[in-house]
Amino acid sequence: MVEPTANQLQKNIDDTNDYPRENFLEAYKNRNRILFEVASACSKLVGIEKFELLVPGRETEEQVSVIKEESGVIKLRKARKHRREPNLVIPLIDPTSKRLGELHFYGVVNDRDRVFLNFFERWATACVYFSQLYRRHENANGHTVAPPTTPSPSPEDSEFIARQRRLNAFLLEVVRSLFHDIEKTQLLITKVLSFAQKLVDADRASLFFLDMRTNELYSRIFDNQGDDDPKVAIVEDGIKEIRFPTSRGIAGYVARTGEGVNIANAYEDARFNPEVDSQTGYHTTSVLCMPIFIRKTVMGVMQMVNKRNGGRFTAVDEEAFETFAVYCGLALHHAKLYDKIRRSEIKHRIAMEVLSYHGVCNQDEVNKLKKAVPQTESLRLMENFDFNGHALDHVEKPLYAVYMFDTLFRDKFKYARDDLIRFVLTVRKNYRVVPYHNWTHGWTVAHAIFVVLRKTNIFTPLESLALYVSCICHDLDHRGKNNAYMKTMSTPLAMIYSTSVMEHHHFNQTVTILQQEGHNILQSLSKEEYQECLGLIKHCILATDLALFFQNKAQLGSILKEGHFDWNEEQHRSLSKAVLMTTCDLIATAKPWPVQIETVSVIFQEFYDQGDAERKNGRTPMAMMDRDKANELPDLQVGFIQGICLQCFELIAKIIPETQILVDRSYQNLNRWKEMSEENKRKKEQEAIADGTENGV
Ligand SMILES: Nc1nc2c(ncn2[C@@H]2O[C@@H]3COP(=O)(O)O[C@H]3[C@H]2O)c(=O)[nH]1
Repeated sequence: MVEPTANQLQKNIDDTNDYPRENFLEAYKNRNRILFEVASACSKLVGIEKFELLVPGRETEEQVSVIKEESGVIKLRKARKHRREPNLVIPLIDPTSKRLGELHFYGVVNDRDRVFLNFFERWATACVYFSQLYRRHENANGHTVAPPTTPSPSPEDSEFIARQRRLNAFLLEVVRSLFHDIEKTQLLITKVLSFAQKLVDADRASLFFLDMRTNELYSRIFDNQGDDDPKVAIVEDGIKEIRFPTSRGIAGYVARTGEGVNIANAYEDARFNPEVDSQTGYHTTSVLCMPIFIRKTVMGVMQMVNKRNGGRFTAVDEEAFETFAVYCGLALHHAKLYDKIRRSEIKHRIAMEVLSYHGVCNQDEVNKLKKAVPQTESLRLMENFDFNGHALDHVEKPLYAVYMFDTLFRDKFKYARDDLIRFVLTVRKNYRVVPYHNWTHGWTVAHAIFVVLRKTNIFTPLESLALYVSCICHDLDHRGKNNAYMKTMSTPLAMIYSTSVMEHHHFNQTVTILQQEGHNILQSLSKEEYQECLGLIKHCILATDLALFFQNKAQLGSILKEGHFDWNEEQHRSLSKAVLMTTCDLIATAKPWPVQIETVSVIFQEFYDQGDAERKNGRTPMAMMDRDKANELPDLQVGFIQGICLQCFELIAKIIPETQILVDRSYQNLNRWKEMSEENKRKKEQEAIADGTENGV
């Protein structure tokens, strides 16, 4: 037998490679076409060009030749008369032993080709058979008509494929309704029940939920009549509920054991509870009952009763029902989750309504503020960074906050003054009474940006508006605990926000206040300006997270170092606003010494409160928050001013020279803290000496 040369084999492989796979996509509609593609693939495989495909003629058993024209059209012709016998005849027989035709090869065939072709023939004819089977049922669902020569599958196959297709179609429907009808749990359950009934051809269907607390099964959908348009046994005055302990009946057995049961005659089964029949007058014979699991826990039981043809439920019913029960569990679990989410959303909405009622200022406060008159002297002093916000009382701070807003924006934006007054008073109301991160701090930071904006003309009106609103709101609803604490204690806020926990919350509170009736000082802005302003406010408030300062400082510092800083560059403006926010947030360090001392005392009061809370939770607070280390305060201040504040103020002074005074003041305060630190050290040494003398050292 002549073996093909390596070149010949390579040519065969190349030929096969250029045999387009999509041929089979098209071919599956016509059996002869598939057989012809198979034949031409075989001939390429063995490198024999001359072949003939013969199939039984339509009218007579006489074989006809299948040819494929240039155009790709398959034609049947009278079989050609050949001068010689074919070298190889491959009979084409499908898995049901039906003869589909013969493949005649005219050329030298070696033994290995024979083995190959015979093997190939089995797979090819099996593919033909199943593609035709699929095809047959594709048109059973109203698609294109299959050619008359398509072999008819056996009745069992038809039913199996049809049922499979019905199950697939329904499961797709269940998943679809998961997303569309999810809020109508009852409707979804009804759909699920009605389909299950059709699937196994049952007379009645029931769905029971397991009540873990009472170990009972209860059904809100019972005795689903199973018509095409399901009528659920929901009594006029509401949903009917059947309830019984899991110790009773077949459903109870399935719920307890998690095992499905298929019973031919219920009255012959000890587990059956005939009471329900006596209540409903219905006679139960065959029962198919499956558990519904969610994460390996039985959450319910679905029961089909009385196979319509009078027999028992078949193994195929069981299998289909088992698949179906999984989807049913998914649908019900989804529906329960959705209900839970919906309920919590409603509770949230109610909480927000209550909160916003109590969280906004009242009319008395508004009227009181409207009557207040700013002091000229205070207005003069407020033009400088040194001004001490602590000196203002509870009415003066909002009064001057309104004054600052008016001064900055009265001729730039339209806003209702009462809205502005309500906004400022509600902002005040939403700062908590904590030692440092309170309304006075919010006001002080707003005053700092007021002075910057009064002394410069760098920022656009919209940027200035965003900066002022950000500063006055930047610590709204602060609880006197830092982000690290919020995360360590796994507070709800830390669960919502993964980074800059408090700063995200401060921004969220700002938006909530703006959205309150009669509070929206931005409402005269166009839609685009409003969106831009909110975006700027978010950027500015998030920038007050000291953890972000270091990267902002590094970026801005390197831009300045390379001499590339340009106010016209959006990124440079954005970085500048961020560092400017930190500058205002740390302004206390650049206040005159008496103000610095007063502020630091409340800062550390808040720090020590946090340290106490951490200790209560079994954690060791950092030195700055440890009241047992209060003697280290001057050192800590030296570190804080050198390591953070001066870095910030020196940087901002490079781009906004009007803030140079902050650098000078900080150095003055730094020197005071250094003197205190030195004083502490001397005292400590003297105490040590005194101790040593006493102990005779
Ligand atoms: N140690 C120290 N920390 C300060 C001082 N002023 C502000 N801070 C810290 O700087 C932080 C800036 O952001 P926050 O307002 O969230 O919280 C502030 C305080 O934790 C100060 O004078 N001393």
